[in-house]
Amino acid sequence: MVQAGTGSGQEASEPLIGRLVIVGIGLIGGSLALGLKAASGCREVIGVARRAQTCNQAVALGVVDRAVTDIGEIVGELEVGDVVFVAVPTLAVESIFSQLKDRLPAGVTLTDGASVKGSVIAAARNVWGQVPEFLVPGHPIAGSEQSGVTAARDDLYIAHRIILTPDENTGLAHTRRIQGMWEAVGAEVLSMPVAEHDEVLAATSHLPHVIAYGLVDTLAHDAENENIFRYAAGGFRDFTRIASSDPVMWRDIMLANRDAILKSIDLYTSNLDSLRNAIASGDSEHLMGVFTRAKAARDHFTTMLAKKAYTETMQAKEVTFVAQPGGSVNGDLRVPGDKSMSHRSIMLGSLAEGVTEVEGFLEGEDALATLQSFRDMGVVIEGPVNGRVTIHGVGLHGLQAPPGPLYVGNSGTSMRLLAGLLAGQQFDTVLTGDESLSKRPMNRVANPLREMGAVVETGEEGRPPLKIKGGNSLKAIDYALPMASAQVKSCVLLAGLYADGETSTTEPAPTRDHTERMLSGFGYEVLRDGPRASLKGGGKLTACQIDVPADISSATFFMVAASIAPGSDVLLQHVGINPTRDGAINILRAMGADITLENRREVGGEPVADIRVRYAPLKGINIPEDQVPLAIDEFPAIFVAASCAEGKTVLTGAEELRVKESDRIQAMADGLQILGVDAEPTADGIVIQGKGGNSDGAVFGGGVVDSLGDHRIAMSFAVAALRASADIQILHCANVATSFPNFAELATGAGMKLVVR
Ligand SMILES: O=C(O)C1=C[C@@H](OP(=O)(O)O)[C@@H](O)[C@H](O)C1
Ligand SMILES: C=C(OP(=O)(O)O)C(=O)O
Repeated sequence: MVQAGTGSGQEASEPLIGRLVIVGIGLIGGSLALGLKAASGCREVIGVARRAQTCNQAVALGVVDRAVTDIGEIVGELEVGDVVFVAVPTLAVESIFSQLKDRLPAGVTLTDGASVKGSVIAAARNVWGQVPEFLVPGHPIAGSEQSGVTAARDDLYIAHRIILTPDENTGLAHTRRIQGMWEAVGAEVLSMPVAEHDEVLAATSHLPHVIAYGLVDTLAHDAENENIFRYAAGGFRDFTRIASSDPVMWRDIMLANRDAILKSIDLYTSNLDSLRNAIASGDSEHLMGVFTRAKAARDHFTTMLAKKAYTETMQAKEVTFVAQPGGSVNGDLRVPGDKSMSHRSIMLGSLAEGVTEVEGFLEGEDALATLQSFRDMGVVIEGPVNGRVTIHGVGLHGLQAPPGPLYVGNSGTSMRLLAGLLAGQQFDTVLTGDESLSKRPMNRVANPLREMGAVVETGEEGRPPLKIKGGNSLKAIDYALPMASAQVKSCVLLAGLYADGETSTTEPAPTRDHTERMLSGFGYEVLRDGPRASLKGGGKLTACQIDVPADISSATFFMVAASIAPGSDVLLQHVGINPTRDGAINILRAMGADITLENRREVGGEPVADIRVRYAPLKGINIPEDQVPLAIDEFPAIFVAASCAEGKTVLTGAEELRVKESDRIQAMADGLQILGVDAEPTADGIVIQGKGGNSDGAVFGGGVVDSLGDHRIAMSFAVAALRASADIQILHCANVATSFPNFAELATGAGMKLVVR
């Protein structure tokens, strides 16, 4: 479908069209008349209706300026620039066309509003031998179950779509005139080929009407119909509203669009048959499959229509944090589930055989984007409900081609890990992301995948979108990672599941190993030998239970908060302390932080502890480079700690920070400088002169800083306010919902003074 894009505009003083003749003064025609009058878009509106009573009513209601029962009475008066809009039931269009034949003066544009376009084109050919250049077939998608002139409203078309289906004979000037007319009443105008229009409408509008009429009729014939209608509540009412529509109009549509409607009915009937069989045989899995897919699709559709993101917070176009100075953090807190593990639980659960149950799943935008991608590929996933997700695995070869590009929002992990496993599928896919993700480097995954025989296309300069061709057999490789990246390692290993032979990765420094651990948890053998991990393709994953611990990256904001704010004492519950993720604990401890790990235990193959953090004065350090990959996401918060420390903190070997959701070195340096901290960015790190000599005093001034839409930058500056002298206003914070949707709530509950605007 394309925007008609003819760009006509209306002069303020001169009406857009001359006279508007409405043939059939009901909801559709009457509303155009009222809307165009309200917009001063025409000189005069003339109504044509079969019954004199309708004519009188339309004039009395002010819908038309005058009205006639025979179009022949006024057709001679029409002149260049006038428009005749035929808004009668579909099968009556031809008779109106016949009445206009050889009588319509040159330069008058003829258009219609019928719901089926093939029959209008056929009617035109019957009457004129071909589609005349002055005919612009159109269809306003704005009908409702109401009908008649009394239902007409001047705002009916605002933000509604009008589909024009101009023929190759249709003159451009006429199309422009009709586009301008609809835009003047607030509609969005699109154009489409006739056959496509009729197929799309058969599925989205005509089939639902068949079903609604059919259902009400079935129930109305039931001997106990009185009771049925008496007790029929919301569901029945919502579902059958359209069965109150105009029967003549809908009979005509059914007859006029017969073939496309029959195709839709057949598809639906076979689906209904399988549902019937599933109910008859007690096939709960089939029922869950259909219902969850349908619910997800409907929710997705509602979200799309409202132009909303997956979670509520993201709906707000702009979120600003105003972090007020002072305070401390106290209490027992449980931060949301680990993002890296949440992504992997969905991916591996989907590829496993059997039903995987996940607890502690992060209900943040990034992990939800992964979940949505697998639903788009046909996997039945229930939830999340309070962090619980049930995944009905389809096996390594059970994914289906998604209906369109997979959109993964802000999430680098989703895009890079998915790229690996999509390279092994039989179908093509396209991966797209938001503005930030669209700037991030993808050759780091495209290159090794190409070495394995995958066909992967990137956007300009190796950035998204990623186009992955299916149907290629992959060969195993031994891949030495050029950078310490768990995403690249995981991508190659996931592609290795589909490769012929043993795929291995060797990393330059240890990175998070959740993929390796979780694959083992799903019964897939991964051999690990120092920096090398390897697996053989062609095995199988077996469903399991996954308990996702709290995310240490999210916990770090509270570790830093408690460490810098005198009087603080927090217990962070059930946090994952995997040794490939514990750099923040090591670094903060080296700076003097008071951090103790209590109740250490192992949950589902991952070490977990409750982390207690009490305020302690910090000192600057040279951060050991071997800690960098182990704390890669925690540096924005660590920079805040460094600002509050006594003496200089130096970070090197962290150039990867420049290619995260923002350039985190530059973004933090800029913000810290605005707040009065001496923070000097370097190519691969930063040098921060701590201001913590006076342990109780303010370290940061107030000011406005830009998080650049990067969740971790936003939360880090919110934490800084604990040691600020005035408000810190943080711009573009909506993306906090990607990893930590309830951050503001937890932070204020613990004692921070954070206002979300
Ligand atoms: O594998 C993962 O789950 C992640 C790996 C890291 O990225 P890199 O692999 O780019 O270092 C990290 O920054 C990201 O938040 C999550
Ligand atoms: C870098 C991050 O995530 P991703 O790469 O998945 O966008 C992050 O969460 O800090």
